[in-house]
Amino acid sequence: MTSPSQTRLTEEPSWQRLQEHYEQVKDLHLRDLFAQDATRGETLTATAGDLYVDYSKHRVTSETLGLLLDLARARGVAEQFEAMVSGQRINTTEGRAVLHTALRAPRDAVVEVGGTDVVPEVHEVLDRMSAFAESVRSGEHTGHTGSPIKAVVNIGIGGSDLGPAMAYEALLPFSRRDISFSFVSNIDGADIAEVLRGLDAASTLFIISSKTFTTLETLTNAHTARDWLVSQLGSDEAVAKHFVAVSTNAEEVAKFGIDTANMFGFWDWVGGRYSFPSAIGLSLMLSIGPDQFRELLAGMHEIDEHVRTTPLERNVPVLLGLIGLWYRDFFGAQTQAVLPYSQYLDRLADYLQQLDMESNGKSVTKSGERVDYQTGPIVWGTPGTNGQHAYYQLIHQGTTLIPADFIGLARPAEEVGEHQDLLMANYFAQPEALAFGKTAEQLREEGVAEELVPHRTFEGNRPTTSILLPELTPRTLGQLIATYEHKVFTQGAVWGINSFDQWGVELGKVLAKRIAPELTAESDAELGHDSSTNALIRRYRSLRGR
Ligand SMILES: O=P(O)(O)OC[C@H]1O[C@H](O)[C@H](O)[C@@H](O)[C@@H]1O
Repeated sequence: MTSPSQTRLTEEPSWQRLQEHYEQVKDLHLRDLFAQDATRGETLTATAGDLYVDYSKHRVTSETLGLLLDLARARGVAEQFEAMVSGQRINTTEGRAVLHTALRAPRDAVVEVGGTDVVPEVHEVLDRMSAFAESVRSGEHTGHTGSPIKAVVNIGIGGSDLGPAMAYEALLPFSRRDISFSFVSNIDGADIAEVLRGLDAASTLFIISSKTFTTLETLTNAHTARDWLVSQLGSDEAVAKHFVAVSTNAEEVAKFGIDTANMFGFWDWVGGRYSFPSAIGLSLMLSIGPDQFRELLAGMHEIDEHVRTTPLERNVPVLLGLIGLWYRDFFGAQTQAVLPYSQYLDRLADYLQQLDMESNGKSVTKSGERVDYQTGPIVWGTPGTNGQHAYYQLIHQGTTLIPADFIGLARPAEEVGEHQDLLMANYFAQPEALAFGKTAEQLREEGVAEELVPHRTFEGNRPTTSILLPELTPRTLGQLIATYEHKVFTQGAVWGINSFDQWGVELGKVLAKRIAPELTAESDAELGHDSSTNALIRRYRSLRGR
């Protein structure tokens, strides 16, 4: 097994050289970098699949990039990637392989875990999903009373919700419009109540998606959905035709009352936040159809191959990871904005928040030592141009450095009048304004009153990546998502953390389980929390009349 460098990250010679280099270049302005090299906007670009990635508007020189690549080599990023895709148990705290790349491997590929090739199982499930999706879409699969399915409700949370919900929105132009799709995740009863309100039980299919099938939110929503269906259709037997499960846990699925013949499985080597190319994508497949779903997988696979076979200096996810790390660890940037200029990518930032923050929100290394550097950033964003009229002010003139990804498309699914060119004019304008700004001299030349000059000056030097896609299709969406997956991988590999566990979500769950009965108990004498939590619970109980 190839093991990453054992040297402490901050003691790596390449890290220390980056530290010295940072002191030399931290004040360099993008205006000067562009003035010194007229070809910068063409040379500092790379492609991966159909993605064109311009990283020239970053505060990097060729020396910066060289040092970052040295760091990636010293930390064995390529070797660590190879260890992941070849099935080694790189999720060490859970003793698991990490093989979301196998979910999109072609039929003839071989990927072994513990001596067993997993690719045939992957395709067996995909084939079963395809057959089921076809039968629902064609009207062959009917509900208990013989009605074709007209509404699909995915019940899941986290990785069992965000991927399909994001991709369903992104690929609406590819979706069946005569079937409605809803995604219920929150345990707040409002979520399921509002979805059920408009539905006809006889033509509704529920997909209960949960890797573990023990998640409180999902099981609570699933029970509510089942009670509703049974009361609407007047028979327990209706459940069989209206509920399917997606899970790794057949035992719990059977306990819930779903026949395991109606279950689509996946495996412990698929992390929740990496699971939407697995059976977790069933709702998406029902919406766009099996062929388009396979296109999405093919797009992801193209990027998996790109990462494996492209030298690091042209390797897009590796470059994006290293540049992100440059800001996080050397400039101290705390956040990373993701700004898609496509309304269809409305849920992208939500999806990337789990992908990035649950993966790299860690403060100990794989061997358990506290890190002495920064790890994962806060990821946020909304589609342009809306944000321009809200928070971009702070990105342009605030005191915080916010590296931002601008994602744009050439050919929109909806050509409406001049909308697309006006949208894209903004997509090009914002990174230009952020990089080059506007100087006091320019303002004075324009005759701006002296007292307004400081207010109207744009410092510039705000870094951005521009990602340009020909169009948004299942294939290009797959490419985009896999690019971000491997960007996150690259950063985790350099930081030496385990990007594939999520122990940090456990404590709150345990406490909620303890508190739930305290909210409804007859007497509150036994509250044993801190004084703040105790007082809040007592107040809540009294507001609820208990
Ligand atoms: O799919 P499930 O087992 O229901 O888990 C759903 C989600 O909940 C957990 O708390 C984890 O933080 C997520 O990584 C996971 O995606």
